[in-house]
Amino acid sequence: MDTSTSSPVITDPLSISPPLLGSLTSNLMSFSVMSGGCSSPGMNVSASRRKIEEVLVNGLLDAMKSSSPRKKHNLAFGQVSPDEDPAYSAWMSKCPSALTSFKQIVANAQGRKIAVFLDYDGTLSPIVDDPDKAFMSPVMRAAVRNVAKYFPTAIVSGRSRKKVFEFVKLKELYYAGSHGMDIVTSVAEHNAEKCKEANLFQPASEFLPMIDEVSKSLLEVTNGIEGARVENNKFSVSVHYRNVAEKDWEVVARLVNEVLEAFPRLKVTNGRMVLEVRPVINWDKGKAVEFLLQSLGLNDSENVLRERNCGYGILVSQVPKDTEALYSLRDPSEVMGFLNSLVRWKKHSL
Ligand SMILES: O=P(O)(O)OC[C@H]1O[C@H](O[C@H]2O[C@H](CO)[C@@H](O)[C@H](O)[C@H]2O)[C@H](O)[C@@H](O)[C@@H]1O
Repeated sequence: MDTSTSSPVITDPLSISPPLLGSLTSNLMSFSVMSGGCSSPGMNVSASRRKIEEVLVNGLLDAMKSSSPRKKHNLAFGQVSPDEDPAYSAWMSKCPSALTSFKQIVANAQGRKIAVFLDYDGTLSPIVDDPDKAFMSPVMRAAVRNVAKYFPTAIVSGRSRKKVFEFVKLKELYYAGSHGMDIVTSVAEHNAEKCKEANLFQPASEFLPMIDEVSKSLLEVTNGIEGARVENNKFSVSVHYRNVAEKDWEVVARLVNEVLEAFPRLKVTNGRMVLEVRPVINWDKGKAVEFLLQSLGLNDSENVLRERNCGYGILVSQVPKDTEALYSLRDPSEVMGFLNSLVRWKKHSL
């Protein structure tokens, strides 16, 4: 997830603390691409509009490049010792491993309630070229199932809720799809089409027709770009450029920007080699976590995450990133190790 990724939410009886595993709100750079330009007096309107469009396209392109670390940076974890990589060691000192800090994390959790919020892609499944093949391993599924036996556990993903449930297949979890805009508040209600309305929270439901429309337009315009792929996530749409040659990224940015001009109520944010088109509403994964905590009866205060200082965001990343997360894990195998440790700790403390 991008406030960071997924992590355990640690709560005490009077105060709760949510955080997540993954990165729930945010390593994302957000750009609102609004239609209609504003022109300065005396300036030619179309020249001014063109200028605004260039700024937007360049902004998008910069975000695409900066969120796609080069191979040399990928060496930062594991293959180069921290001593040899000052950027890596500086980052790790700010955002230490949740595995090596495990004792400290659980010491703070003593006597408190814990809930676990997990992102999916890159947290429970490895990042792969084909989004339809981001499968979760059976051992990871077993680890998540085990964690859910001891702690309320939710998956909060940018994917559609239906898709993420198809991957995870665990009825004992809570799910929030479409970047938190599609929440099921009851376990065993995950069959996406059959959820009882009372158990659904969809703050962007009015955008459904618009998302379908923009999804079709994006599919149409990117059709000729080799490697580009459009994924309809129900309340958001992803335009993947992972398999697009870098020289064509600008074309992708330009086309997405052009399509968005007709949709002033939608914006585009940037994820891992993906542009994410979503409604301009005051809602994100962090809010979905708060909502779930409330639904689970775990949130007895309006204060949030870091403000409460009682939850732990854990960023899952192989490269240093700006993050609000307190801790980090490198990859899904470390996530699995962390989840297993949490279960062992809980069993011993019963
Ligand atoms: O917010 P998230 O839950 O992290 O979702 C973000 C995107 O996740 C998926 O894409 C990512 O994983 C793919 C499979 O490994 C990979 O091919 C892609 O490059 C990644 O960005 C999902 O397919 C997207 O729709 C989400 O926007």
